[in-house]
Amino acid sequence: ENNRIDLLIHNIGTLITMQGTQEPRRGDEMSEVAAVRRGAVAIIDGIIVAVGTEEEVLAQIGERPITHKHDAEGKLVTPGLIDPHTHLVHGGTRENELALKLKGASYLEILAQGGGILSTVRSTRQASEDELYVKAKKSLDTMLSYGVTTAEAKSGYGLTLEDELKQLRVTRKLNQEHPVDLVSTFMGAHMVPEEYKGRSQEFVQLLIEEMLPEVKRQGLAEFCDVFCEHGVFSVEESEQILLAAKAMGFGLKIHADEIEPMGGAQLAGKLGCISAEHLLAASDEGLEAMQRAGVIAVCLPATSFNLRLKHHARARRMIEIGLPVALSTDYNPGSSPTESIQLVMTLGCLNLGMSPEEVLTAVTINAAHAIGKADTIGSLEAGKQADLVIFNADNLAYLPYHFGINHVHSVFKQGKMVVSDGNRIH
Ligand SMILES: O=C(O)CC1=NCN=C1
Ligand SMILES: [Zn+2]
Repeated sequence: ENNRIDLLIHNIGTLITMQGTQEPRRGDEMSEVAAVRRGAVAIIDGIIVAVGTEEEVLAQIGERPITHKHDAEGKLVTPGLIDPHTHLVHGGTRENELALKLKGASYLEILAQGGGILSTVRSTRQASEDELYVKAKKSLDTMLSYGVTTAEAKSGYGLTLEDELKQLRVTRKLNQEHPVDLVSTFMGAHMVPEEYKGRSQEFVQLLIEEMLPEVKRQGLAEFCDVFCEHGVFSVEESEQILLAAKAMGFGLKIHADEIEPMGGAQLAGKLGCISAEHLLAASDEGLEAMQRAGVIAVCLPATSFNLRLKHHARARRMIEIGLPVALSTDYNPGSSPTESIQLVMTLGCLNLGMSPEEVLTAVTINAAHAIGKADTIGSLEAGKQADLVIFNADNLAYLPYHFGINHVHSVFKQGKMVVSDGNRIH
């Protein structure tokens, strides 16, 4: 009975397998998406057992009985999309900042006035664990409906041990109860809270001596992230925090050179971070230091769009020097209040100058590498999770080209259809 095929998805007009090297895709590899015409995928127990042309797959499964057949009606199928950088769990909203921005206030000016992150910290501290859960679940439902099957979720709006643990418990509960898999990142080093204003070294000690050890003990995060930015954490403080996190076994991420060229990219290379994020102001030296150390560049085009910046992350330069690029929404209530990974794909093309193929690589296999999960997700090949999306399109370029709408037809998570013809069914 164990040779029964649970699900065969067939009549796939364009099947993008994203097969290729097991390393993060760089340079020309980012354009090689391994597309197949008239494709099929065979699945048992949520795992892909055969993938390729319909002929190849049918030959491989032979006479084995098939429980469910799903006709993809000639549509486009890709691996489940992966959002590797989100501030998913938080309280409150910051639409008040729109008027401030339109009057010309910058992100850091709003932050300096006690707005920005600090206003979300106040809302998150006041919110109950259940309120945070309900709010984050709605966003996760939206991400799923846009084709995201795995996402990363950072803490960083609590800034006390108890409130950081509260956020991280919400991520853990969502990961257990929601179809979308979540990878958890501790980001207590998001901002020095008001009660530690002017005493940042004491807050750094609190992070290193109290928060990191407790998060580790409770197994509530795989990664540690730091906002290395002017007026937030200096390069020295960022290094202090990330070295301590590394010593405790956390993977390292860093919000680097978002607004000012602080040298965060160089630090990412020096510490061997798994990824560095934003990089709008990163210098050539910084990008080269990252490339030499195998750091993945996570670009966040919805953030630079929302901050009305004149320049965006230099993705073309990154691809030229062989730096693997991933894309993400940076979903958060201030600098990027959107769950739409499809908008990010469009902005990846229009503002970062990436091709549709490079953009899809950046939100599948390279995004999987950025959260350390490329051995199980990010491409459609035998042995990997059957996370995949059927789009209302028959080719890849149509997705970023036709922007501002949701192109998802159906989403499968570990071989189970969770979104069908635009409706949530599990
Ligand atoms: O503004 C926020 O809430 C999130 C953010 N952290 C670093 N940049 C943006
Ligand atoms: Zn961020």
